[in-house]
Amino acid sequence: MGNLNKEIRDGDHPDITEERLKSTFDTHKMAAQIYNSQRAADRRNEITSAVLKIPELQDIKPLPFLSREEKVEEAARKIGILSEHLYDLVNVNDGAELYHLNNVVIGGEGNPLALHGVMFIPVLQAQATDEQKKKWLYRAMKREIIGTYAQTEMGHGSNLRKLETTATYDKATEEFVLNSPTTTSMKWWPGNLGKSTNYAVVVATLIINEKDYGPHSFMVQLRDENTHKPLPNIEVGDIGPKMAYNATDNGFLKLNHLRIPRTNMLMKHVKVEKDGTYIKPPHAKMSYSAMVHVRAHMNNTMAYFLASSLTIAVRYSSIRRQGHINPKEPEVKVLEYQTQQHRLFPHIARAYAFSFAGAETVRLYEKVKKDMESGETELMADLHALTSGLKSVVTYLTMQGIEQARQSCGGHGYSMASYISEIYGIAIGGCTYEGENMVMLLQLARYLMKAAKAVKEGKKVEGLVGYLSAPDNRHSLIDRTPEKSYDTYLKTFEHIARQQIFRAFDKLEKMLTSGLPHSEAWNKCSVELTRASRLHTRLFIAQAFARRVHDVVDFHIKEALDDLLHLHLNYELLDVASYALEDGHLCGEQMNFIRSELYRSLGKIRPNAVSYVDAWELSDMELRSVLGRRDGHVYENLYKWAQNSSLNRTDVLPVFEKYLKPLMMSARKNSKL
Ligand SMILES: CCCCCCCCCC/C=C\CCCCCCCC(=O)SCCNC(=O)CCNC(=O)[C@H](O)C(C)(C)COP(=O)(O)OP(=O)(O)OC[C@H]1O[C@@H](n2cnc3c(N)ncnc32)[C@H](O)[C@@H]1OP(=O)(O)O
Ligand SMILES: Cc1cc2nc3c(=O)[nH]c(=O)nc-3n(C[C@H](O)[C@H](O)[C@H](O)COP(=O)(O)OP(=O)(O)OC[C@H]3O[C@@H](n4cnc5c(N)ncnc54)[C@H](O)[C@@H]3O)c2cc1C
Repeated sequence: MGNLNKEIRDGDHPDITEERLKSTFDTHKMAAQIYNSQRAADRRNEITSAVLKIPELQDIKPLPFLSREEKVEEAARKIGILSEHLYDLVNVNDGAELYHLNNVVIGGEGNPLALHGVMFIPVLQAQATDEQKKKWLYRAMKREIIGTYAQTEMGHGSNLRKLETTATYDKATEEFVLNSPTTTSMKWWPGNLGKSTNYAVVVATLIINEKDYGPHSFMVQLRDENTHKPLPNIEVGDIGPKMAYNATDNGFLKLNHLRIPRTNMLMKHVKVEKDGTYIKPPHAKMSYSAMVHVRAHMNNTMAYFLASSLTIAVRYSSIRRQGHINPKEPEVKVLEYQTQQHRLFPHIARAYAFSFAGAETVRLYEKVKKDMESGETELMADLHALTSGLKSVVTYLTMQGIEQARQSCGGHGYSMASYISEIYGIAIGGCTYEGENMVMLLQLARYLMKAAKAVKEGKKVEGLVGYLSAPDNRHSLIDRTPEKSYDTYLKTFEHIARQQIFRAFDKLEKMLTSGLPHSEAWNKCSVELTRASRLHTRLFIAQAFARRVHDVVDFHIKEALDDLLHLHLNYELLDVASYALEDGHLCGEQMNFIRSELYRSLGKIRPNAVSYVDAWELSDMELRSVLGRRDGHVYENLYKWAQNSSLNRTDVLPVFEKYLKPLMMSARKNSKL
């Protein structure tokens, strides 16, 4: 039997090898849990190995040293080479493999086909008729055309019903006239819209005979397919640099009374007949499918961003020695400090939890997608509620975790050599895109309030909100039952979520009864409502984690996951404990128990810490971090990395003669006077 940790190599830093030798589980078997099958975990490594053999696919230099234009060019260069090798060398089979290939070769900063794959193709798959698919989808899949999803405007992103871009039907010519009447109506933000794409699915307010039918999707050709020049009546460009994600040309688009054929409206579910008759879709929100697609996959991408930062931080913490615990002994690895463990390990557990919750969400998404193809829409509301809550909670907690990872690396964490700040910048975009987090929490709250109302009316609710109808214990049984069971924790999470949901419901009802209009009452309750949504979602995440651990067969993997779950439940419960203390569901004695279990968990996790992050099997190429190097040789490589700085090209910069010398000369002259 070889080493359980599969990252051990000769010549690695002894401090990191020492960590890996302690592993109690096979990291590649753990990868199968993270990526949902052994085959998927194997394929990731096969793809990485194939890429490493292609010299042109390597970064020309560390990405932080590239200008914005160089970043855009570098991503496009690699996309070109990748397209050639996609099937012969790497033979990519599905979206997950493609996403991995992208992460290894190009990284998270984006590429010209990012939105093409993430939204343009999915929206055509879901909303185009067979004829429209023949015309655009198959060309898009072969990359003959490149598209994006252009919905958000300068003035409106969240409130889709107020999009100002209009698509007015002209019965006489059987065309839609697309128009951006104001500055604020310009499309603003769509990824790759600025410079890369030549087509877009544009979301515009449909007007027929002066009646507003709300947002609908239209295929618009933006640029000439050969010259790439913008077509007449179209103004398009890049919106400028962003916090991160700067290899992507997020863009603007102004449409000046642009005429497109009637058949350019995506009409699989909804129709406008030649005479202007409007035929409703089976469900009013079917046209929101591309957003739901991304939201459903975001748990996994966020888990990936979080795991990337933690891999960097935990590996670095195992070679960074500073200070003493026992003054008679050498300086310790900073990973020995309980504060460092408390800062990092709960986020490792969250990364696993998000991945497991993500797998369940994608399964539900795939089912709903299939149902929708045949016009079946029953589960759409459940999926919308679940993805709205998860999207918000997971992106927010990911943001917290990545920032903790950065701080845990001390000064070097602040350097782009850690690459954590770029990962942070990319990940936190997720708090905003695909629905601003508060807005999405309030969407889930609508669903929760309906469920609460049903329960109050004596009806039984089931599924994701089934616990609202289930019997509740007045007092938590944590520490009050002889057997060690996660059920007592999950029941406590249920209690907390249930209490908060009914608290928000009662507040809302009271205001409505006092005569306040619904929208005003809703606004006055909205903080309580978002709290309810967060607690409901955190319950789901904990349940999904427990379900996965329950299903694992391999003893050592189950044991290691069980340790992470134990940490997760105690940490998360402490985080929300005030809700349970308020009504006496938990008492001080139980709080002490939970705290001591948390500290015990940190000690239990410690020997496996490096293995838990290694199990994500993130190669050096995709991490792009000096601090996170697999071999632990950080210091000499930090020095090498700094040599890339253009400031080091000469010993004396021109600014010396120009500004600094005169400044010092004049100061010296003045001090002589
Ligand atoms: C392997 C595949 C890999 C895939 C990877 C993807 C991950 C990528 C990460 C990689 C990293 C970086 C890449 C960056 C990529 C960035 C992409 C970003 C793209 C975008 O941002 S596109 C623009 C997104 N915009 C939004 O999300 C706007 C948010 N607003 C809305 O969605 C809506 O306005 C709304 C808030 C939902 C409200 O809509 P509306 O006013 O129409 O509705 P009401 O509030 O009145 O509600 C009415 C009723 O409808 C229900 N409902 C709403 N939406 C849905 C839905 N989608 N499905 C079902 N039901 C829905 C709602 O619940 C109400 O029901 P009720 O009346 O309460 O019963
Ligand atoms: C990196 C990135 C990539 C993007 N890519 C795309 C893309 O490819 N295509 C595309 O179409 N768009 C894209 N977007 C745009 C994105 O989808 C929107 O910015 C997002 O949906 C938020 O909308 P907004 O900007 O209008 O925010 P706003 O709604 O203006 O939010 C401002 C504040 O108002 C609050 N608020 C707004 N409405 C309510 C409400 N009803 N109740 C309570 N509070 C409210 C919000 O919570 C927030 O605090 C992208 C954005 C980013 C950052």
